Amino acid sequence: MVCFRGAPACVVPCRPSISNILLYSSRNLSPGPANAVSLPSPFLFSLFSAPKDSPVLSCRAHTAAAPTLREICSGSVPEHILQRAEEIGYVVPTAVQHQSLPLLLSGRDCILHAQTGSGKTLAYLLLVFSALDFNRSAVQALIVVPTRELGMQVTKVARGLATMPKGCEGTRTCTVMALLDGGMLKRHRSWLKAEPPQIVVATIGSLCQMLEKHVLKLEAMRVLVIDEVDFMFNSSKQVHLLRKLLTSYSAISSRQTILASATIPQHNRFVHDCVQQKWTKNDVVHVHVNPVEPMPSNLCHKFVICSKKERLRTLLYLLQKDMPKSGIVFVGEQSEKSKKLGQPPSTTLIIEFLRASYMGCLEVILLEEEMNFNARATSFSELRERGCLLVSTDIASRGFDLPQTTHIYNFDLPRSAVDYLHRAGRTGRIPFSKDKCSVTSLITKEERFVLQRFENELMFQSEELVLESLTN
Ligand SMILES: Nc1ncnc2c1ncn2[C@@H]1O[C@H](COP(=O)(O)OP(=O)(O)OP(=O)(O)O)[C@@H](O)[C@H]1O
Repeated sequence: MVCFRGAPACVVPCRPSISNILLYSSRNLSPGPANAVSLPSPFLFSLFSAPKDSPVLSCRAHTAAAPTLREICSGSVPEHILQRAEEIGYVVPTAVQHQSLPLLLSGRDCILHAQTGSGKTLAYLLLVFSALDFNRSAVQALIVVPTRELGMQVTKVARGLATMPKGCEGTRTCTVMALLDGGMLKRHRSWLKAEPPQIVVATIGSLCQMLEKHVLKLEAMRVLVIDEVDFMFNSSKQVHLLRKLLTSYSAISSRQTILASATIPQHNRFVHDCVQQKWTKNDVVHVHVNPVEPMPSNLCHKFVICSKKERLRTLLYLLQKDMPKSGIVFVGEQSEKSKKLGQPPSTTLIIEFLRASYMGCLEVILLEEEMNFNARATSFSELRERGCLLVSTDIASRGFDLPQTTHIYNFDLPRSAVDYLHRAGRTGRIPFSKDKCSVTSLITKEERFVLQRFENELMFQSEELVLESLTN
């Protein structure tokens, strides 16, 4: 471990990694790890080094001296939560948990910035449980998420952890409310009035409705988490409400603020803004895991060049060849022009085509924004229960945790490198697993340079697949 003068005691002992793990305060506004090394020591908390090609997750898992989650959290997280986490299978911390939990549990505001599937949810949930007064019926932790589906997922994980483990029955636990768009807000209103839950997981729209009506009160809130924070700040609809939540509905001094995402473009600027705008305290810590390898290393990227007309047939061919255990086909959103012309969206065309011609054993399921919330909820739960072939817009690209997903297909290229990363990150989500999962993009010759741009930006390489049987 390389430890600098002025580093706080919360630095985690582990294998040094110059390139893999970087923790620095809001005052470190330099662009990357190389610059961070040359900063004056009080600005730098810790710097660790491991070979670039050794994935952090696996290197932590096999480090003999690596502490367990129990060792990191005991004394802060209640015993029954730790026991329950172990029952579920959370024993060895992932890199982001290893690095962030000591800081989180010491009360620091944190920006959690780590690869997709790296376990950020468990990191912030363990903090949430450590901060609760289980005997008090008041909202003490608020987790804000961008979509209903992600909210359902986080609620499920939180409820799973809050369930009493064997032998602890009778101990007081907490309640978790999902306050999500499309939910039954009337019922939630009565619940909030009668017996407020300790944890609320909310989408920003529903949350603000409740706050404006003074049904939900945040006086007792100790922890505020904003998940997929870059996505939330990118949406003009949400940003105003988000700013209000961060600055008017509660004060930074009375809460611990956690902002999480796998992608925080211009993160130095963002950390600076967090302090300037008073979204976080001045000593907010940016926990940046694996800054030189933003994409999980167990993903294998491929592309097939085909004309737009051949795309459906090519997709079918790939599915028959790959035989995914479970997969997602990502499709671009329908353009306004195509809507005006009354054309069906690509999702509908793909679903109809696959239902008619795909002979694999997976059921083909649709998920898109235009579906009503009940239909979306059905698709989402079917998806979680068993493997399937999901045809979706980018609604499924953020935060969705479907560990059984082995294959991703970009039927249409995403709009940006960030979107590519989040789509790709829906696979390869089993921590410590070395199994290869694949991301295949179906592109025209002209689109090759767009994919190349994503490769440069995200530092990965794709292999070209030449499908002989299609060209014959
Ligand atoms: N310590 C652990 N041991 C075993 N599995 C874990 C551990 N921590 C998390 N996981 C599992 O890893 C998977 C990914 O975790 P999670 O959904 O929190 O990732 P994430 O970092 O939030 O990803 P994204 O940025 O894509 O939302 C989940 O299935 C979770 O159950």
